[in-house]
Amino acid sequence: MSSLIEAKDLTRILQETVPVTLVKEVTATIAEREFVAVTGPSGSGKSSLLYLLGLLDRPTTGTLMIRGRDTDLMDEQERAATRLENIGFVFQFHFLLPEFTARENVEIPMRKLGRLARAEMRQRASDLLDALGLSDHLDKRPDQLSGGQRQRVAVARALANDPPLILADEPTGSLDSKSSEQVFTILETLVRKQGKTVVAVTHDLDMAARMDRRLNLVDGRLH
Ligand SMILES: Nc1ncnc2c1ncn2[C@@H]1O[C@H](COP(=O)(O)OP(=O)(O)OP(=O)(O)O)[C@@H](O)[C@H]1O
Repeated sequence: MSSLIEAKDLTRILQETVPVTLVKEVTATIAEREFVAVTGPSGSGKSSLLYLLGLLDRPTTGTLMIRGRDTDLMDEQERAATRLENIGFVFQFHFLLPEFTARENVEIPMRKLGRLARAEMRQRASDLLDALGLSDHLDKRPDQLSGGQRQRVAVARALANDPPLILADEPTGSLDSKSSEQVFTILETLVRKQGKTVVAVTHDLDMAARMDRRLNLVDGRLH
């Protein structure tokens, strides 16, 4: 398996009045087709690590390679392009745009990447939503959907540009147990059947146990 992410001594310190260390000397390699849990107590740096891996934040020190490319050498434009092509995000709260329909929300990353014609984007968005059991909800806005449905739209949006990597921050954290299981199974299928790599923050140790391995953080360090 080739590695998708190589993090070496990743450290993120916030320069507040008193410096706050969010992530400390994290070294980890994540291969393609891996299903990885990020666990640890509240405040241990799980989200902070995910933001670093997703190029939503920059490390204070250490290196992060994505598909063999050193992200430190990239300017903002390259980082944005790398994100758009390689990484899909799913957060605890769906962050769908409220005034757009499910299908339009899924089209947004494709529009940003600008590789498909309008009709193709529309078709791909419908296909992705279809595959997630949302064919009857294409034209609904987020407030017309249940929590589980919204989260599935968020997964479809994360898959819009067919990225190899999905980063999920407590993707089932705000869902009831049935929807939670459904979303977990979707993520699992992405890894097992579609060859995606999924890195998901979770508080749920039963869920983590069903994944390939755990990166457990305590006070920002791997433990
Ligand atoms: N902007 C900030 N300013 C000050 N402290 C921060 C900031 N962002 C995060 N922190 C602190 O850094 C630590 C790590 O936060 P982070 O959100 O990464 O942890 P987490 O493990 O994801 O927590 P949770 O499980 O509660 O979501 C926490 O103690 C948090 O309070």
